[in-house]
Amino acid sequence: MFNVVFVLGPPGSGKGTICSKIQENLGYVHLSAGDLLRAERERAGSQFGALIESHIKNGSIVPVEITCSLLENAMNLHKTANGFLVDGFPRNADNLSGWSKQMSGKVHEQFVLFLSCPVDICINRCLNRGEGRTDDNVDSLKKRVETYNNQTFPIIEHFGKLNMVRKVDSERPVEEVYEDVVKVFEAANQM
Ligand SMILES: Nc1ncnc2c1ncn2[C@@H]1O[C@H](COP(=O)(O)OP(=O)(O)O)[C@@H](O)[C@H]1O
Ligand SMILES: Nc1ccn([C@H]2C[C@H](O)[C@@H](COP(=O)(O)OP(=O)(O)O)O2)c(=O)n1
Ligand SMILES: [Mg+2]
Repeated sequence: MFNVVFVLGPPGSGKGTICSKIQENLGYVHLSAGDLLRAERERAGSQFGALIESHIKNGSIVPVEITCSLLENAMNLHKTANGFLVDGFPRNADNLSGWSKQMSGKVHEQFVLFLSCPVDICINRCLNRGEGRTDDNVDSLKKRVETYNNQTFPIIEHFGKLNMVRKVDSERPVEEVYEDVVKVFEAANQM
């Protein structure tokens, strides 16, 4: 049974940054759905490269069959991990239903870490991210924020109704955000 923490929040809210620190210090393996999709996009012989790129540039969400298989394959490479940080997933209803179909019985969903940050700050962070991404531009970001508001935030509300959401204000400096995130994990794991 894979132990899973979903990490959600607007683009630029700090999911990747915080997940890297959790992975370093708390023994969870960081799986960024976006990173897995970008790697698949670049993989020689991938049949999904063009499809993935069109969704990334358009700020829309890749069909769950592709993303969920990439996530499960990655988890199977770390069978002894304490748990997995599933970063940027589930991002819409298709992700959620596809995950349930493919992963039920295989995972324990511990909680959802929700990084909350004002959109204007998030957009500026992405524009200054400097990772050469094809979607860190004003046009793509407009669409990504719309996707977040219309499709992803309802997923956070869904988990909220199940009392599974742990919200952390990520507008503050990284160290302050991380301090609160550690408290969330300590409470969840009674460390
Ligand atoms: N708390 C923070 N304060 C200031 N900048 C941040 C903070 N967290 C992340 N960043 C920066 O903002 C950008 C986006 O962070 P990232 O972790 O990639 O966010 P996400 O994965 O949610 O898109 C990166 O350049 C990162 O260094
Ligand atoms: N579950 C997911 C996660 C990401 N994607 C695609 C669409 C997203 O805009 C891009 C980028 O996702 P990523 O999590 O790397 O973006 P941020 O780190 O939030 O800026 O990847 C997806 O289609 N499905
Ligand atoms: Mg990220």
